[in-house]
Amino acid sequence: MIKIHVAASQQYDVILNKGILSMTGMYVKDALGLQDDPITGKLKNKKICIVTDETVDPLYGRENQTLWRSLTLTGFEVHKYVFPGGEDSKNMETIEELLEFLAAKRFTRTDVLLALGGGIVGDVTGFAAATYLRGIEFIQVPTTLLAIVDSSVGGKTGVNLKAGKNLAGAFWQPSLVLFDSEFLDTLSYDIKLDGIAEAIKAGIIAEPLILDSIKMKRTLDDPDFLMNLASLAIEVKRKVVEEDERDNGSRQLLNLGHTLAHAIEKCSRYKISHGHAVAMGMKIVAIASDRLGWTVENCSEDILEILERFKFPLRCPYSAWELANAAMQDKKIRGGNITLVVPARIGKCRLKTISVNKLEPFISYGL
Ligand SMILES: O=C(O)C(=O)C[C@@H](O)[C@H](O)[C@H](O)COP(=O)(O)O
Ligand SMILES: [Zn+2]
Repeated sequence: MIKIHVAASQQYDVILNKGILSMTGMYVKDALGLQDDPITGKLKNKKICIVTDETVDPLYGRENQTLWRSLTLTGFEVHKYVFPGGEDSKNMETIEELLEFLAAKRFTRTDVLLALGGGIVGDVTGFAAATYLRGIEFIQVPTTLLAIVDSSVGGKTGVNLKAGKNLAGAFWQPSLVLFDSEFLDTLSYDIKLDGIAEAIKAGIIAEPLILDSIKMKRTLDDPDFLMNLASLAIEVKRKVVEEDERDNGSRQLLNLGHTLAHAIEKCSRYKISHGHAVAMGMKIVAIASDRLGWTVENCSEDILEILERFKFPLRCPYSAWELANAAMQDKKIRGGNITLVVPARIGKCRLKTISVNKLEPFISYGL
């Protein structure tokens, strides 16, 4: 079992273990500090809403399956909200529908949401939890590598606007994050790659051990390797989130490659997935930073070697002009300046603020 405690404004554990899904009810009960009814020996009057998407629902979300059974055995009154999933449904319409669903089921401030799925499900559920009745608790049960390595931890929740990715949201920490390593068995190579991109990002920012361990592998089918990677990446994230929960300073480092990734996702109408876009974004930033002499030690070759080892498609189909335009809604723009995350060397990145006019030439150096 891996357990990492995150001491953010809301403290919580991130727990990874094989078979842990069958114990969700008990873990949620403990995390929320709930007491059993003395007569039935179970929880009473406590609603939980599983929020999931159409891909994950048949795998883990059904009434006759492990999660639902574990929650009902503990005494939760279980409800479920399923939405289509994908970036196309990560929007305010889904949030509104979910909030109306909770109201129709008479959820109160002491009830709870449980996000069962990848990063999109987690972001949507977290945002709904942050706003329903001005805030209720929520649990993250990530089912993808990307979600356990990155998005389920740290409390960034939200949705896309037409203008761009993650432009509406809230900082709202979960009360617990549970990951069952058996989820890894159902993931395709491409879905695993999305998580690997975020793990590589954490490695470049602060933990060269992640990159060393990735360099020793050629395939992604060893669950122990992936669990170890996840624990190292979560540890990186824990430190940064505890230091700067609301993204005003050092947390922006977790955005390495993301200014371009979000632009690439938007230009592709979300056909290019987040992790794949982050890989492209990191490549562009690393090459441009080396060429401009912004790195202390050249690192683009190392970064490219790692990305190519796992066959990330790294050719970006958009021009510097298209990307710079799409990046004009980046949350790291203040006034006429944008703060970029650039590598100094492997294991250390820094923030560099440039005029937004300089973004297009910067991107050109990296393409
Ligand atoms: O947790 C963070 O902080 C991150 O930047 C992690 C990113 O990998 C993640 O994609 C995040 O959702 C991006 O946040 P945004 O503020 O750039 O929308
Ligand atoms: Zn990301």
